[in-house]
Amino acid sequence: MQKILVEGGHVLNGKVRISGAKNSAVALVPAAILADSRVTLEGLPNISDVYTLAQLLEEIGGSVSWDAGQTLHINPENMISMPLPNGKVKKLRASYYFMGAMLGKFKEAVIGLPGGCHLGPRPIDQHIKGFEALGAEVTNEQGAIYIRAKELIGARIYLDVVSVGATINIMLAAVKAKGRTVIENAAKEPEIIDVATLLTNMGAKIKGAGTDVIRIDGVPTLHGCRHTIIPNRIEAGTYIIAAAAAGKEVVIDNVIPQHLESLLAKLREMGVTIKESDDQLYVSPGKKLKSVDIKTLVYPGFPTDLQQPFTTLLTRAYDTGVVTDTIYSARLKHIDELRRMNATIKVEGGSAIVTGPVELEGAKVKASDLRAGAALVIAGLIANGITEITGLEHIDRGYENMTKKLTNLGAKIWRENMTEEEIRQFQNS
Ligand SMILES: CC(=O)N[C@H]1[C@@H](OP(=O)(O)OP(=O)(O)OC[C@H]2O[C@@H](n3ccc(=O)[nH]c3=O)[C@H](O)[C@@H]2O)O[C@H](CO)[C@@H](O)[C@@H]1O
Ligand SMILES: C=C(OP(=O)(O)O)C(=O)O
Repeated sequence: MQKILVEGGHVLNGKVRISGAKNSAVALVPAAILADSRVTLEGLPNISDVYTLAQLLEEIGGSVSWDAGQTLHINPENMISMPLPNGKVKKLRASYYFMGAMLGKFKEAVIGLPGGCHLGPRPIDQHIKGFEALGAEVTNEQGAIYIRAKELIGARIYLDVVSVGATINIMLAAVKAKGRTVIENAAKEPEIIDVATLLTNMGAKIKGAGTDVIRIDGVPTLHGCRHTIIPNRIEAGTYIIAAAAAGKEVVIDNVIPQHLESLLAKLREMGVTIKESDDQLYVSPGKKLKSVDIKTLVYPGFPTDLQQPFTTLLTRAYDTGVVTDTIYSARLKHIDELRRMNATIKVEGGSAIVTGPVELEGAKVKASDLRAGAALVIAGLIANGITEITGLEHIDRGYENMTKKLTNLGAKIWRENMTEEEIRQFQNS
């Protein structure tokens, strides 16, 4: 087991290249199950979620091979319908996409309940509602979801909650169903468009991805293709926030600025200078940052996945900022750790009230989830002294080479093995 150490106070400067989007990658990889020949995915991020999904493909008989660590060839020809009740499916959230993809391909799926970040309750009732509407019978037997259909028939499905996972999962299950499926109140995240683009390249007929009504006309077969993933807007947002907190002049490369409008608007309100070009952003913090309030919303609103890193930035800003997460109201586990580092944050009525500016102090802290990890790394960059961060398995689920990318920007950040005593303490905490 390893920990990250950060020596605070080194100014970030230079250029950082953003990797492929995690939340696309984790759907594109299972989507390949639906094809009858080789799918090649280019620009995948080097993160543990992607590796775990590739291993799951192998468990069901697929063959996978990597070129240069970023291009994944998936041959689905020998895949078979096989239960995946436990094991790797618990390591990440997106294993739920094996439900839609295997249902679409084999008319059945047995998958354990997914893992992923602990952000409070994360039900999958809308996914199940969609599968049932398409004609599947769904049961939960000892923690695994059994999904079986004699045939899948297109249906009109209204999502009671706007859900990224349910929207993509229903698309995966519906692309080979008979007739037309309409998903109403669909999520509109860029990753949904990316998955629809892959499926369309495979021969699927999908209209409206990126709007709240998606129409899918089922086709009998899907073929292999080549697809290049979109850049990771959440990783980009994390480095933009790091640059606003600890930077001088930072260029974020391989980014689609339109995917980050809500974040950029808030940063400009705070006094951060941001210049946009085609696929780059230039970020330079003003002399004095001004606090703002943020409320997370579904896309194109402020993303919940940037709420925790943004909270760290507010410790640097003058006055009081209120952070409210309407997607995951319990996504607050980073707060206690930031307080250990001297942050002034009160939690009232489910919102975090951050008063700044304060000088953060290096401390030993634990990443309870992926974005808490990012929030603590940014805190370490601006804190006095050394910050030690454990819980790196969360960070590695979503950030490719974070220490290397930050080192290239001028940070003093490195990984070290934990001692046996530290591992014992970490496991008991
Ligand atoms: C792998 C992946 O893409 N993860 C992202 C995805 O997670 P995920 O797909 O799990 O998140 P959803 O968009 O489904 O969840 C949004 C909200 O809907 C609720 N809900 C969801 C499904 C359901 O069946 N019933 C229900 O009540 C959730 O509890 C949550 O409050 O979108 C989240 C919200 O942008 C992001 O934080 C995650 O990074
Ligand atoms: C919550 C996240 O991921 P997941 O849904 O994969 O747990 C995230 O990326 O911040």
